[in-house]
Amino acid sequence: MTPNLELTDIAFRRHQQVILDSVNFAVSPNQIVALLGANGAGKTTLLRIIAGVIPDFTGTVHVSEQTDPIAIKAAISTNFDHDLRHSHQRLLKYAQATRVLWPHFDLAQFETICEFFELSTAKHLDELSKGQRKQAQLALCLANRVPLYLLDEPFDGLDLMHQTQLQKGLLQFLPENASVLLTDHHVESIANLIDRVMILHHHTIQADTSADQIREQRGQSISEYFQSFYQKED
Ligand SMILES: Nc1ncnc2c1ncn2[C@@H]1O[C@H](COP(=O)(O)OP(=O)(O)OP(=O)(O)O)[C@@H](O)[C@H]1O
Repeated sequence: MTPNLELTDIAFRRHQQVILDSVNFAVSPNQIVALLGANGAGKTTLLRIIAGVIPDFTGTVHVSEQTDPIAIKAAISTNFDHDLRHSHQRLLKYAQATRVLWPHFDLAQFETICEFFELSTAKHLDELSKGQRKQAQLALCLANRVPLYLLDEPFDGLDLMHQTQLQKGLLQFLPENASVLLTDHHVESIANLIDRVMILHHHTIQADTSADQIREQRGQSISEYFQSFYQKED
């Protein structure tokens, strides 16, 4: 099956410092992949390279066979495109404006997702709580009907109830055949959501395995696997 995302030999330096080197992987349709790693490993940088926010890398990014940066941008939806903190606009107005920018944005779908999250679209953006902001970001992201979703710490700072609600929403509203690449530090809380785990360490992907393999063949939880990876190095 043709991958929704394919990275070949991605390398990136910032101020002469190597941040990423020889990053190679592909993500198939319908896969939810966790990109794990310690603070500062380069996870956000990699998501931003894929999203086209950081242009000065080497290597190639293909999204659903697209190589042209404009076509790639239109085929990706990210939660970090929506910094909602500094506007007094109502959420619905913001979504209406978003529809103009993103060709695959479905406003009716956005309203359905907000209803699922019990989030009022009449709320002003600068009055959203942290949890509501996370809901709004995910609703905006999922209303954009594309093959690839990049989610940087989408559940960070949420209570358990809201984490579960957001994860259910993600599974329910993800378009058919779409893929997700997400980062999260609370490994156990995403364990039931993900199909595959990749660990970014020493600038590259050091481990890449399916969640079932970790559980069934190694008999470990995702969090034990992640921790054991670092203990091996001590
Ligand atoms: N704007 C910036 N200017 C200079 N260096 C930066 C900048 N943003 C990130 N870095 C550096 O790039 C490296 C990778 O950072 P990145 O944010 O991608 O890591 P991360 O894995 O997402 O970390 P975290 O889990 O803490 O969010 C780090 O060494 C960081 O200090």
